[in-house]
Amino acid sequence: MERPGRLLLLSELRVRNTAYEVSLSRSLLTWKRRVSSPVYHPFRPSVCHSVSVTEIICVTEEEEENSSKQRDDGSWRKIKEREGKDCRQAFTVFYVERGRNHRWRCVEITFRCPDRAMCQHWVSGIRDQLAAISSRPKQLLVYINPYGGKRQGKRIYEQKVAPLFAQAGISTHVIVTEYANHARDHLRTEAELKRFDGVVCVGGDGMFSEIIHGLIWRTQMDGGVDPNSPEETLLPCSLRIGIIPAGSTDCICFATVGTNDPVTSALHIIVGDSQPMDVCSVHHNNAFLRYSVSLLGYGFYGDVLTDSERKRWMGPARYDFSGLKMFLTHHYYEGTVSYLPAKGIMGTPRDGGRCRSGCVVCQHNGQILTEKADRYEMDKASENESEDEWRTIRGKFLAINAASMSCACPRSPKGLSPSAHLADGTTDLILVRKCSRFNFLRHLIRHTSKDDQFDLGFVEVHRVCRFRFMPRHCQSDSDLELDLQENSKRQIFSQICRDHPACGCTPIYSSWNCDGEILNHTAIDVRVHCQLIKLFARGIEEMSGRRWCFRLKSFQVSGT
Ligand SMILES: Nc1ncnc2c1ncn2[C@@H]1O[C@H](COP(=O)(O)OP(=O)(O)OP(=O)(O)O)[C@@H](O)[C@H]1O
Repeated sequence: MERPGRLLLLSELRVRNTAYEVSLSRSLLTWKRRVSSPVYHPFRPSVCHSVSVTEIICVTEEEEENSSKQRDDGSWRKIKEREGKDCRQAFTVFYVERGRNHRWRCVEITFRCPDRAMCQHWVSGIRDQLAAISSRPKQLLVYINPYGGKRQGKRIYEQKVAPLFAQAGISTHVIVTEYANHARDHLRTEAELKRFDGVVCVGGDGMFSEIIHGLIWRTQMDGGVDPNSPEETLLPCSLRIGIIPAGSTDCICFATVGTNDPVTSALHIIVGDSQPMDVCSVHHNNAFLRYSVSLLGYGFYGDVLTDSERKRWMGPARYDFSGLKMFLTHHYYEGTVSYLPAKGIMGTPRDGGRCRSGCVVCQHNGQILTEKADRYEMDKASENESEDEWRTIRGKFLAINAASMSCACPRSPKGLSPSAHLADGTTDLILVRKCSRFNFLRHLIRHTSKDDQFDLGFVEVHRVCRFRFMPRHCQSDSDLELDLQENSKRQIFSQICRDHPACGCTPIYSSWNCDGEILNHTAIDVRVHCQLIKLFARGIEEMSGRRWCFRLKSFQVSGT
């Protein structure tokens, strides 16, 4: 817990009928129950509660004289007993309280002061501290996908999020999208980004993808950078992005907040959290295709997506169905993967570390890679050096995956690459070579068990900052000749049968699954851009025991 620092205010105030010693420093608001009897009582609970000033949502002076008052969200509640005192002598602090599984709630506590002047002194004292937090957004541009997930985006925003933003004094410009790519196109062209401190998307991963495509593109255009060139170092986006989960897949929210809960996400936005995030640019023949922040998957994951898109009518069950179907089909694909290993960085894909709030690996590598990028910009000749460092692997693969984050989700809590980092400037390239169905099943099962999914002879993983893939049918004639010579030494007839597209044994190429979208090209060039975007999040917090020494009873602190 933070040290309180120099006290700004210290008074004896009452919570209900009990006297508390309440103090405010630059970092903490603390209230401690005054012990009436000096005699030690072993069963009396500890009576001190602290909240970080950064996690106070707002403070309000109680002003209503009537016996009831209207809340910001329009519902009515019975005001608390006044106990015969002037209610202008009370103020209420709304703050973040942590629940289970990384959920946050906004709770409130009312303090009663001996006189009105003291009450105003406290209110302005707390407000001054809140105003000094420069990272809090004041104006937000909000895009709502009304058709995402169970079509609840608008309702979720209006009922759960907008009241909290209003309470925190955040003004919003809300756009309900009318067609796919509406948000992306608006951000690219019309949006007056200078007016805002952040962009909020209400929807799923597809909607988030629209937002980053719009924002990254616009940032490059405004900065005179050509996004079509895979060699360009992209400019980082200055506006942070908030995700209010309202889709059928909300993996980015889960990976950066630890839960898919609209209220928790709204509170992270209000307190002005900031989580940097890497973005991969995907190019084909020097033409830009897409950006990716989580998974690029060829083979198994590409086939599952392609098949499941044809079965949208099945709802979320389509992923299980297509997963089983593709597992049984057991297609493998030939091609060449070349990659540039990430050098001089902290962490490996198998070190057992986890990217968590305030991750030192991301901080360390972010700094190193930014310095490296600056040097590269100054001396473009260094490109030739890095060309020598490329490694090449040719083979038959059941799956080629690049995980830029763990890709953990409620279904797979460990994710595809449990030790991958959100903002370390790398992606974990996982190659699953052709193997038996039984072995592939062993690999898949290990995503949900404690065993290391990479500790298998046919799986290899490399932490890379760039990679390219060329499917076999796109390889140059000389490469194909080389392959043929190798293959001719083994099972000539079965190979001919498999390679011949007309015989229908196995397709010769798969598709790339790029964060849930299918790419039109199979030969791709992928480059990681370290910390290109920032989210209103702080990464998943470690759950290290109880944060507070005492939690006030529910009648004193009620959830909003
Ligand atoms: N008004 C709209 N009408 C139709 N499509 C839209 C609209 N607004 C956004 N979209 C598109 O809907 C797609 C899915 O949105 P979103 O990710 O919010 O929901 P989802 O239920 O998680 O999606 P999916 O089922 O594809 O995972 C996005 O790719 C987005 O481009």
